[in-house]
Order: sequence, then structure tokens, then C-alpha cells
Amino acid sequence: MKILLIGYGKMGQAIEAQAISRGHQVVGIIDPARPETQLSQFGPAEADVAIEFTHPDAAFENVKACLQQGLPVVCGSTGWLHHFSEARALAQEKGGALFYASNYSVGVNLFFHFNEYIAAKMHQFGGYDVQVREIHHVHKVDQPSGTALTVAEGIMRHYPEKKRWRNDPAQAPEELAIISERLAETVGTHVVTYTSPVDGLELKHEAYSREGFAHGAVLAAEWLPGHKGVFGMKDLLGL
Ligand SMILES: NC(=O)C1=CN([C@@H]2O[C@H](COP(=O)(O)OP(=O)(O)OC[C@H]3O[C@@H](n4cnc5c(N)ncnc54)[C@H](OP(=O)(O)O)[C@@H]3O)[C@@H](O)[C@H]2O)C=CC1
Ligand SMILES: O=C(O)C1=N[C@H](C(=O)O)C[C@H](O)C1
Repeated sequence: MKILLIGYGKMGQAIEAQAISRGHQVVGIIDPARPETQLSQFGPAEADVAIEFTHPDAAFENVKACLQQGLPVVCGSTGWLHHFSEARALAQEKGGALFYASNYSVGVNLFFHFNEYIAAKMHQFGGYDVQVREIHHVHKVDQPSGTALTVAEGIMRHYPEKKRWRNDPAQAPEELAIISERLAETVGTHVVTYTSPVDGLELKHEAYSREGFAHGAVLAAEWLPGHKGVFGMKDLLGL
């Protein structure tokens, strides 16, 4: 497959290694450090799919350009979802293909699945306070992490009394606390904790490297061409 990489930082480089190891060809790299190559030079004749991991402020423009240029796009950038309904509408209008996941790791997507199951059970039995904690490297620009937001949405689906999340340990009864920590080069750790006066229960995912994210993004890129619409890891993994 011919893959266009948009963003060549920590993730772009990890994805390039995965893509090559799976027999794909990287036909272009779009990044501010390589101004000689522009996204406008690429369409379906040049690339089968684009993989976008850049920055919260850049992602929507890149996704829009891919959809307008007829390129199926796998996007992993976080912090831009306030534009997601516009991206969805454009994918529909253009008959294009957009794949989005706040986290491409298969392990994290199992974590999302178990998170919802546990939230439903804990709410049914009651008596526990719930909170979400995410720990990432100090270079991360968005807070809370996209993954923590997906986890929080999964919990809130089963806790109707939790009306919104709050990025602070101090939570009102109608709020779900998401605690963010930035620590050295931590790749990405997410923990859901339930606490009662007599015991505690934790669900934790810890990424040891970026390989799992990159592997999932390449799996999505292999799956997406030929599909039309907006997709996520549930479609890919059948979860
Ligand atoms: N969904 C998932 O599974 C995962 C998502 N992420 C998300 O992916 C994004 C990137 O993460 P990461 O690779 O660690 O970040 P990095 O900062 O290491 O890399 C981002 C790269 O994108 C470049 N860039 C910035 N703007 C543009 C643009 N308009 N077009 C093309 N390239 C651009 C940056 O250049 P410059 O430095 O010059 O600005 C940089 O080289 C983040 O939003 C992160 O949260 C990360 C890991 C997993
Ligand atoms: O910025 C990162 O590094 C990561 N970002 C994603 C997020 O915001 O959830 C996924 C992963 O945790 C790493």
C-alpha cells in the first residue's frame, strides 16, 4: 500500500517503521521540517491512504484537505474533536473515508470495552466514587488526553448523574474528575479508580512504548481504503 504520512514526530516515525515492516511504501511525508513536500501534491493517484498524527491545531485542516483531495485518512491527533461533526459532514458530502481513534492500541480498545462493562456494574451496585487519571510525557500539548476523554464518556454513559467531566481532582457529585499528570517521558497511562469506604477497585492500561499505537494505526490504514464514511476501532476490531 502507498501511505502518505502527515506529521513526522514521535508517532509519524513509529508509524513509518511499522508500515515498512508490514511491506508498505511511504510515498510522502508532510511536516513543517520538510517544507518541500505539500499535502496539496497528493491525491488517490499518489497514495492509497494518509495517516495523520500532528497537533490539535493542525489536525482538522489536514483531515479536511485529505477528504477534499479524495484521500482516505486515518487520524490519531487528539484535542480537535470540537470540529468532528464538521469532519463527519465533509466525509459524507465527499463520499470519503475517515478513521478516527483517540487511541489505536488494541490493548486500550479492550480497556475501553472493559471500562464500560465495569461502569455499568459499579453503577448498578452503587456505593463507589469513580475517577479517571491519565499520565503522559511532559511534551504533550493537550489535556486531558483524548484517551481519558473516551474513558470518561464510557463511564458517563452508565452514570446518568454525572453530567460532565472536570479536569480537577475536586469533583461535585454531578462531575466526573479526570486527573492529568505530566511526568518525564511517560508514554501513556490511564487508570479508572472506584473507591468505597471499605475497598477500592482499579482498571489500568500502561503503554510501554508507541509501538502499539503505531501498529493499530497501520491496521486501520490497511482496512480503510474501499470503505466510505466515518469509522473507529470498534469497526476494525469488532468490539
Ligand atoms: N490516537 C493515538 O493512538 C495516539 C495519538 N497521539 C496524538 O498524536 C498527535 C501527535 O503526537 P506525537 O507524534 O507524539 O507528537 P510530536 O509533537 O512528536 O509530532 C507531531 C509532528 O507533527 C508536526 N506538525 C505540526 N503541524 C503540522 C501540520 N500542519 N502538518 C504536518 N505536520 C505537522 C510537528 O511539527 P513541529 O514540531 O514543527 O510542530 C511534529 O513533527 C498528538 O495529538 C497526540 O496526542 C499520540 C499517540 C497515540
Ligand atoms: O500525546 C500522546 O503521547 C498520546 N496521546 C493520545 C491521547 O491523548 O490519548 C494517546 C496516547 O495516550 C498517547
